[in-house]
Amino acid sequence: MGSAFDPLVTPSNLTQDELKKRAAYKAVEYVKSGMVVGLGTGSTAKHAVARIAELLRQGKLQNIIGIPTSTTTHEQAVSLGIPLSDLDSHPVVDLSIDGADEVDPSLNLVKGRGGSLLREKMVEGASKKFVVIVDDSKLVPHLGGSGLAVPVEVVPFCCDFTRGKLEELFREAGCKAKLRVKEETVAVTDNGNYVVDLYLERDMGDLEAASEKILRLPGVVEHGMFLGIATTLIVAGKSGLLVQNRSGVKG
Ligand SMILES: O=C[C@H](O)[C@H](O)[C@H](O)COP(=O)(O)O
Repeated sequence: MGSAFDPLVTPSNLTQDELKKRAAYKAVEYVKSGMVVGLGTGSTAKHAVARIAELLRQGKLQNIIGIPTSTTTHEQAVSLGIPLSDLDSHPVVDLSIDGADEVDPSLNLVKGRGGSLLREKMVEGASKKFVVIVDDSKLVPHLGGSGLAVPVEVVPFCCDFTRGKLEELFREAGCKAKLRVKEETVAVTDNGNYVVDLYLERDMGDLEAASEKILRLPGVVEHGMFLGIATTLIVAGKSGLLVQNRSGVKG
């Protein structure tokens, strides 16, 4: 499949949004006619959704079924004419493409700073292949060590109690847990839940152990650490595109 980019434009003069678009377009090269495709959410994934729609319009892709990971992506895909379904009707997804907030060297991710972590984890966890697309600002040595939030989706019932329990869990890592607020009111996810953001002074150590501790708390629905789910990473940087498969995963 040919590239849609001007070969005279080098990555060094691209904006961050153009880098995201490059990563997204590269990921869409993995989409083949007849596939069930998980459609991610956010400023990077929206370029992949638009590209899939463009290829469908051009007849270069056919019989794609998209599984959106948020109401926002659902609306974008409907407006662009991508046929849609859900996990109830299509429990196995061939390929998902989505952005991430942080990516560590083992392709573990933090996601959900836009609030879509639960549906993303359901769809991407059901995918045979999950291609993560980022610009190089998202690469970190350890998840949760960047001073930015690790999101946790919680039920609204006594959310301050759950917030306090989450903060206690990671007290040794200097955790501050904050209920997410948007435009001066509590942020509500597509599932009618709230988000508690964990801000850590130090990384939380063993990620699997941290994940288990969070998920054991009653009141927690899901967290934004995606451990061992991504199969392929595409990074766009000023020096070009890098494609990396998770160790043990074939391209
Ligand atoms: O909830 C939001 C999603 O997890 C996004 O995929 C993530 O926040 C990355 O978004 P963006 O591509 O806009 O940086």
